[in-house]
Amino acid sequence: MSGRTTAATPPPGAAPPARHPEAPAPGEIIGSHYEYCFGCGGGVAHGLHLQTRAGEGVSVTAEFQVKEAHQGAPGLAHGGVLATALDETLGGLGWLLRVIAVTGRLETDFVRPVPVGAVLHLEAEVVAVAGRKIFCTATGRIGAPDGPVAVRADALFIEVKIDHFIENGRKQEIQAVLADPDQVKVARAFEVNP
Ligand SMILES: CCCCCCCCCCCC(=O)SCCNC(=O)CCNC(=O)[C@H](O)C(C)(C)COP(=O)(O)OP(=O)(O)OC[C@H]1O[C@@H](n2cnc3c(N)ncnc32)[C@H](O)[C@@H]1OP(=O)(O)O
Repeated sequence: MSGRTTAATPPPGAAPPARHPEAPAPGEIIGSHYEYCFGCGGGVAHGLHLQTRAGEGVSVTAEFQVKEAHQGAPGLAHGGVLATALDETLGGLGWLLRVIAVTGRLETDFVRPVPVGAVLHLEAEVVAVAGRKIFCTATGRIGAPDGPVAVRADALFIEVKIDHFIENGRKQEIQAVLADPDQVKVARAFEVNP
């Protein structure tokens, strides 16, 4: 059963997504956007350490190895952690469109429990774009890319400019990012002027 709202459904007239000509090639690993991101950063010991890969069209894949630190019930992944894995995978779609986008709405179905030790195979794709609104969907399967579906999401991401982070983030982290040549490279990839 799935209870969807209209908020994550593209309106009539929404355009099909267009893969940016300089998007990473299918199969290419998309690097972490921020070392201290809970979803993809290498600097967070108990983070999810998702490594996202560009797919065909406007899609990405990622794998999430569920560890003890990710439990909710004994031996099972926490639902909020699984929602984070979906959110992070969906966040990787910005690289295919070459825009910075943040989650506005995330509608999640938890279809079956995910055991500690399992690898969740995630896939996300953009369904449509309407102005700054990016409508997308994601699925997580247990054990293999064609394994049983454990989680699903429909989401609305909203395109933002780098100012979103400068205005809302903490000054010390923003300054550290702007002082890091690798992070500046990431920002340039989105054609923003850091
Ligand atoms: C250097 C590389 C870093 C790269 C960094 C990448 C990070 C990725 C990390 C993974 C993803 C995340 O977890 S991101 C973190 C979690 N998300 C957030 O923190 C976002 C918090 N929310 C916000 O800051 C704001 O609400 C925004 C930016 C989403 C929207 O504010 P805004 O810019 O003022 O835009 P606004 O006019 O309100 O909305 C624009 C349109 O979207 C619609 N809209 C907005 N929010 C919603 C919503 N929740 N549900 C339905 N619709 C919505 C509005 O109705 C409107 O439609 P219409 O009238 O035009 O039709």
